[in-house]
Amino acid sequence: MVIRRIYQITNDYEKGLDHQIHELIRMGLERFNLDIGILSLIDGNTYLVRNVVCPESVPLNAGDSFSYDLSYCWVTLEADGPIAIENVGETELLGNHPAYKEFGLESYIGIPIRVNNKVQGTLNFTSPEPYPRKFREIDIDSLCLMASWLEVEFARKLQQEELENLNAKLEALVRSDPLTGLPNRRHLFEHIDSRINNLSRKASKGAMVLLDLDHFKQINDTFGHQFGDKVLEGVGNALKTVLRNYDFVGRYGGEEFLLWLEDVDVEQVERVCKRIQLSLNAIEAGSKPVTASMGICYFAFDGKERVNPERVIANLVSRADRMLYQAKSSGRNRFESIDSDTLLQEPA
Ligand SMILES: Nc1nc2c(ncn2[C@@H]2O[C@H](COP(=O)(O)OP(=O)(O)OP(=O)(O)O)[C@@H](O)[C@H]2O)c(=O)[nH]1
Repeated sequence: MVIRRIYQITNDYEKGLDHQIHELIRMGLERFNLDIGILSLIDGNTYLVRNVVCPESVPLNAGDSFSYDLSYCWVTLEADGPIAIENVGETELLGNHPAYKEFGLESYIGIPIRVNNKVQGTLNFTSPEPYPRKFREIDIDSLCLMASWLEVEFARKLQQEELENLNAKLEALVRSDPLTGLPNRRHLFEHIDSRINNLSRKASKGAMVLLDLDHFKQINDTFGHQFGDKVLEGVGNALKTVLRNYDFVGRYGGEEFLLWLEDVDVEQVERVCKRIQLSLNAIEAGSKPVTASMGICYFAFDGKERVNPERVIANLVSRADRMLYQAKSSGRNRFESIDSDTLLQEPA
């Protein structure tokens, strides 16, 4: 009967692990003819009820926690395996123990749950009544089977979480520039694409800024490539610090960065650019301060007409780039700006 029920429970995976555990505990209660079934988690001296099935009259809920010393589980963990007691009050181990005095549970059958060789908690079934017969080997076998099922499921869940964490780290690596930690070009354009989709549905405005460090080749040539890398790192940090949380900045390539500023007017953008100039000046690069030239392209959506994000991006980049070129050719360490053209909005 146990094997058949475990097979059914395993097949019920779509209902979720908590439902499966609930069913497993219900099966144990029926199998042993006991009242209270608990899957506990033990962390230091805390005994946490992870899942419980018990009569309504018993005030016990998932999430309740007790002191581990005040539970019967220390006996199970000390036994390092399954343990079955028909009449707790008559045992030397628990008869005088505060846990027995507190809960008065007489029948107890429990087993440690280990995941990756580490004890995680216990599965236990109890009742305030003494057990009417001796626990048998087949009872212990059933308990071991239930524990194995839980251990396999927990190990699998852990593996799945590790895999998800690893995937998240990988995803972050694929999206960020290793030198500055800023979003890389790919992430930058994914972000801008989705923001344009969003922003263009309402009346909105903002600016794209292309920033290119001045005479960076000279810094590399004079102090070496490694020093150049340090300067780029410093520039990345300066940009992160200067911008507001909802602005977005990424490494566009080499010594070029792209800023995406939303809900800003000309005055605010110019203020940001001046703050950037000041914080770049503070970066050490020989006797000369680090400076940058910037090309700004302002945009505005009326929220009425559809836009093609790719086309909008191409338009903004090309105009910001033209302004950057103008800033470079008119002496560097400055910014030039332009408005986007009417191509941003287009009839459907
Ligand atoms: N250290 C370092 N240097 C880089 C990196 N990426 C690009 N560069 C260097 O950046 C320099 C860019 O040089 P140029 O395109 O001539 O531009 P510039 O010297 O900044 O001159 P202007 O832009 O005209 O002011 C080159 O020497 C590149 O090797 C990087 O990741 N690390």
